[in-house]
Amino acid sequence: MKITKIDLHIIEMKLKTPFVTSLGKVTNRRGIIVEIHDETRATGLGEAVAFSTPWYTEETVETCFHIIKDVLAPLVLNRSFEHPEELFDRMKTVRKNPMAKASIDMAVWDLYAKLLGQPLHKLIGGTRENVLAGVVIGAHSIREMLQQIERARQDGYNRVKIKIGPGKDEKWIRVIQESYPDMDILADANSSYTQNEELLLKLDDLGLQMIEQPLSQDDLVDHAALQKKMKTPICLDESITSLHAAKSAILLNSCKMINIKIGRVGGLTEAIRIHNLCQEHGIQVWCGGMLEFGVSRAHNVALATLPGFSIPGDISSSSRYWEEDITSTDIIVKDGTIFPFKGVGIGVELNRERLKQVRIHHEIIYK
Ligand SMILES: O=C(O)CCC(=O)c1ccccc1C(=O)O
Ligand SMILES: [Mg+2]
Repeated sequence: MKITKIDLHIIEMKLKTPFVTSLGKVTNRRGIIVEIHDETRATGLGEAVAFSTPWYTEETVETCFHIIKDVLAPLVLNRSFEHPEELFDRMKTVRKNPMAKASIDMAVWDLYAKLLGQPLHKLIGGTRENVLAGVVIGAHSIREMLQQIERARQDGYNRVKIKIGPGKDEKWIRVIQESYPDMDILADANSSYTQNEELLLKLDDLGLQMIEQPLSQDDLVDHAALQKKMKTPICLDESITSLHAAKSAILLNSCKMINIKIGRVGGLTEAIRIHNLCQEHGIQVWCGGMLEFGVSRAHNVALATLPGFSIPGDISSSSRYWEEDITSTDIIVKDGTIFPFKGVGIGVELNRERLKQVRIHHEIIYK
């Protein structure tokens, strides 16, 4: 594969319902769709999943745009690659910026699978016939949360993750448990209990399936101390930025589960490596979400066909967040599962009409 051209499409769409977390609220979602072309005019699609502001991790849409255009594109344009795994090493000279790197890595994986005429999930060794879906609720009030859970139940989801924080936790969880005693519940704290650990211990008897990222991103040691005190499994999200971080977390016993996000770890190559490492160490994994558009969503579905993804992830229908997505085919959840696409690559193409409606900037990069 020789990469000859990269299209960057910055798009913006309004979420059907604002997404509220301990760190901020997302109402309008911006993102970058990356379209990579090779010398045979084949294309591959990726997505930079950073937000407009650095509330979740350090990157933003603008930093990704700059890094892709001015730093990563010159490293990959007019270069030949035998295999998408080579992209990871090629981009290694650039520190961090995983979401920018992942958007290129994803697009090259899609391109490669298309050139081989295979679905991406088959190419990476996916074995699951259906992917386990789950919904995330980030609401302002208990009432709003219950309304959203009710809607999710009607749409066939059996597992709910709620966003919690100090003062928005025990009561919220108990109310859900009373209303839906048979439902799996997990709680995502997005680091909001840093230096407030005693509040977390109060949640330990609620029988949560897991608690996600209770403490800060860099606190692997504190998470290990906390996991010793809690029977509820800790799942790490923000802390796991690479294979190396995953190794450290496992060595330190900082968690029992890991939420894998392709963007957060710098691409599909690294995501697969983390999955394999966790398999070796008996650490459960599931696929995280980024309120993303159809391109990243389709990559998530492919990733989540790997054998280790044995519990539902934050993968929901395109229609959960969007009136109309930018891809040709929607991701659809039925009875809590998603069937991977049968087409080559990630199995979806861009809906050019829709893309034009929501695009706020377009740039074409050649060497
Ligand atoms: O894509 C989704 O369904 C939401 C997943 C989610 O909780 C999330 C969304 C945006 C940023 C961070 C997180 C998170 O997992 O912490
Ligand atoms: Mg999270």
